[in-house]
Amino acid sequence: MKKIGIFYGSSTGSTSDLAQKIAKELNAEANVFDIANCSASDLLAYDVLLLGSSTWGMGDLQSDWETLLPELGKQNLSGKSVGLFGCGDSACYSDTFCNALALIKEGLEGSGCTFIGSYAPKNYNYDESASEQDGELIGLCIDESNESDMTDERIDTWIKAMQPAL
Ligand SMILES: Cc1cc2nc3c(=O)[nH]c(=O)nc-3n(C[C@H](O)[C@H](O)[C@H](O)COP(=O)(O)O)c2cc1C
Repeated sequence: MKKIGIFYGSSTGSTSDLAQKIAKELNAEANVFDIANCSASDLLAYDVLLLGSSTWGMGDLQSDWETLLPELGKQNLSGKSVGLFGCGDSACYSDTFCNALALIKEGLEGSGCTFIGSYAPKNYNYDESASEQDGELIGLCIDESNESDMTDERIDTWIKAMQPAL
């Protein structure tokens, strides 16, 4: 059985709540960690890494990722599958919606990992997102401030997209 670790950075609790929700919805056992208490070596124990960050500033990473991501990007993650998730606000930050997912992907580009869980965006209202690439969202983008009624369906779509790798 693959070991699944869910690692999140969250400033006001939304991505933390989302991580717990994902753990419940996965049809598999998973451990959940706040990256504020983690170093890169903690993540190496897992085959599947679900990495979450909210987006702050104008399209920036949640601050706890700023030290961990460069460390993680130097590790050999070949053979590992990485799924991305996070919270943003598509009304107030419509041009940088959930950009943090794209920053994590960029930071791990040379690590040898395989990214999983992209899906076609449906019923989103943002203008632009660096996390939409080649017509697909590269991971689970959630807007708890304006579209919380869509959260469950979006989690479901993302988990289905990752399922073959879980
Ligand atoms: C000052 C500030 C800047 C923000 N910048 C962005 C942004 O660029 N893109 C985005 O999608 N959301 C942005 N947000 C919205 C947060 O990502 C959103 O509130 C999220 O749910 C916070 O998640 P957390 O509690 O897990 O940190 C911003 C919020 C604030 C208050």
